[in-house]
Amino acid sequence: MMRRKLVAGNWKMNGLTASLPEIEAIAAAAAANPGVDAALCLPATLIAPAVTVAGALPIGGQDCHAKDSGAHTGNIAAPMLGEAGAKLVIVGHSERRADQGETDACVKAKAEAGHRHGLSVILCVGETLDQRDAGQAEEVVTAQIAGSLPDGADGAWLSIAYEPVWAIGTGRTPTEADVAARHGAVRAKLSELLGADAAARLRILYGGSVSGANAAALLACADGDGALVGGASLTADKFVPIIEAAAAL
Ligand SMILES: O=C(CO)COP(=O)(O)O
Repeated sequence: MMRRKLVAGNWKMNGLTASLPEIEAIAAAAAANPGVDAALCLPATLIAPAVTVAGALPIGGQDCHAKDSGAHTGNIAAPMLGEAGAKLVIVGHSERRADQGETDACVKAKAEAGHRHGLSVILCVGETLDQRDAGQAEEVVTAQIAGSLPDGADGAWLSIAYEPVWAIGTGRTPTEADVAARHGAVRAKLSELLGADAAARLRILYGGSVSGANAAALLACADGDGALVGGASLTADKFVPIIEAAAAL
């Protein structure tokens, strides 16, 4: 099963229109590396302006509500992202699971909402440092998959991002053997839930302190199909080498 690599940037709560030239430069580099799928998930306010400079680079959001509209102050719905020009959405990021108390059931409903409105979905899972130190990483991650995998999960629109919470923004990364083991556990759980053929079509991304320096090694881990990149996706300078590392694999 040949899965194309996906390198997606998550800008989190960063980015004003002053960053549009960076987006344009990232889009140009993505176009120059057609063997890799690249994407940028931006703050909602930046989606529509980014689409005007991004060419073929897919622009996405970082969350969507499970419902299409309603009395949910401050939230954003999948049809709104789609109308702004988004092609994808991240759901279940650990920062939202922690800060907004999102449960697996809530994340599942959000993933289904994104798909219902034609968005590709990146579903995030990952253990905390305490869970890892207690030897529970695999159990936590597979339970998150079981609880938050959307109905109708299909690799045509869904990717899984394995992001150990302790590796996010810390400069610390798991060993390649750890990443491969965790990806393997995710794939095995997907096989159990969807069957081996369907599981083999889903992309599994690694996220957490990915940089130009470590991308080649992290992207080459068994069962890995790309990266979800935070800090190093904010500028073309830092993000383009990661796209190029994926292209060189
Ligand atoms: O959370 C992440 C991407 O969603 C990873 O963030 P960093 O790449 O900044 O560690």
